[in-house]
Amino acid sequence: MGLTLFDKIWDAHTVRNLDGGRSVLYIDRHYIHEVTSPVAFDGLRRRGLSIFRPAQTTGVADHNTPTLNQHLPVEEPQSRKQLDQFDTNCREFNIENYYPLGHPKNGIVHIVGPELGFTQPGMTIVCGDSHTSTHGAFGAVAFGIGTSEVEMVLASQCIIQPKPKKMRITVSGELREGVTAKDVALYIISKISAAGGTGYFIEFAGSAIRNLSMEGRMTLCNMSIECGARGGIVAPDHITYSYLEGRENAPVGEAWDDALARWAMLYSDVDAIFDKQYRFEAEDIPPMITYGTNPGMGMAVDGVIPPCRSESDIKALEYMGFHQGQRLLGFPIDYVFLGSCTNGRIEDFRLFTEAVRGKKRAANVTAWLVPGSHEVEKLIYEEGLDKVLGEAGFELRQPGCSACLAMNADKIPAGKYAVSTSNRNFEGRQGPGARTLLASPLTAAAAATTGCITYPK
Ligand SMILES: CC(C)[C@H](C(=O)O)[C@@H](O)C(=O)O
Ligand code: SF4
Repeated sequence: MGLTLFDKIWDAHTVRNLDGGRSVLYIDRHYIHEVTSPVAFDGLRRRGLSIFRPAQTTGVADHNTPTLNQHLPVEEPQSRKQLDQFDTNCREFNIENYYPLGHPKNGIVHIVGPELGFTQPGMTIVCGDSHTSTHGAFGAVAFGIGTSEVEMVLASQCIIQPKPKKMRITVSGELREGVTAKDVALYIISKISAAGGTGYFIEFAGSAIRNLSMEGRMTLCNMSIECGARGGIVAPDHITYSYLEGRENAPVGEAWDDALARWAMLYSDVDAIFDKQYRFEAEDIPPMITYGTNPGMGMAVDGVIPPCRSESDIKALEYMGFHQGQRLLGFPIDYVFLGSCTNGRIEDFRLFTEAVRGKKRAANVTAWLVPGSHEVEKLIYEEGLDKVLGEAGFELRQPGCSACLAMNADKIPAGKYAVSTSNRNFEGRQGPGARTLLASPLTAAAAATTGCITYPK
């Protein structure tokens, strides 16, 4: 029987099979950030343990980092405390690959890891963060873990995990103009629901997926957990290899050739069995926007809010101040957020910038443009995107998670509407009472210049 790509990587990392379908898995790369690691470090201290393989751990401060005046002391006491504790922990436990606030390699961990070439095909990758799924874009088995598991990985470089079921989602054909990977993600979640992937690991396949850039694949895999899946994965190919080649931590010389030979084996066999399969046609996918309080409540930007089917739908629309049957085109908005580990990469800034070139920010819109990393920020300046953005009345902030979850000072005020390129639209996600409409960078750009929900061109 053939094997799926997921099986091949999982099996190659299985140290031992345990009762109840659980396995002890070896972990190649462990990312940590300041929110979910403090308790794990305390645990190590209490037990007198050190980090088993510190070179395989990469630490990045991201959730609490301010996006203005990063050179000044962090103002919010809670954020400052977490960042300071993370600093103490990473230094005390000798984590060499540690990128604190202000470091030129700092940014959102899921953006920094791939940028620096830490994320590679065939690896097992974990982080105490649900959006670890992002790294699956490289053909890695990558998933989020809990704090006690962070401690387990720090201490042993292994983790105990049940094997998820396997799903394949095939998207064939060519995406329409103005349709991005974010729209593909929101479309799929709207079709299979925000719980449709529960218990599964999803392989994304088909010509529309193969034609996505690495940035696009990362956006898609990032969002895979928003349908409840454990993670997403895309088979590596020449697009993956050319993204990786020459990156700081990518193999070089003979090691690169060896890696290419190994990575060439990373695909699902033709007779591989998936527990569930979905197929979609790329041309059916429109630019998408969400209207509710879970990422599955999405529709075409020019669509009409569908009838409520449950109490929670009614509650969601109430929170959003919308009603069923409402068309959102032309609906005035207050904020635009471009950023997050979903859409804070250079390609997202290029798309947004092109879309606002020669236009002006709408007077009613406050726009927060937050690069996902200093590397992205650097490219924005190198490519002169900052000038185009500046002429259109937009200012850039500094890298971090920012308004994606509003753990820092970037909070959308209660009742305000934000078109956001992030990944979650839960109640209060972007600030208490804030109302989030998830969309692509193109749709965000259209809203930023017109001041209302607008079909992206
Ligand atoms: C803080 C962290 C645990 C959380 C996650 O796991 O996803 C955050 O990154 C988020 O996006 O909500
Ligand atoms: S950018 Fe948002 S989704 Fe990504 S890690 Fe940060 S808070 Fe989580």
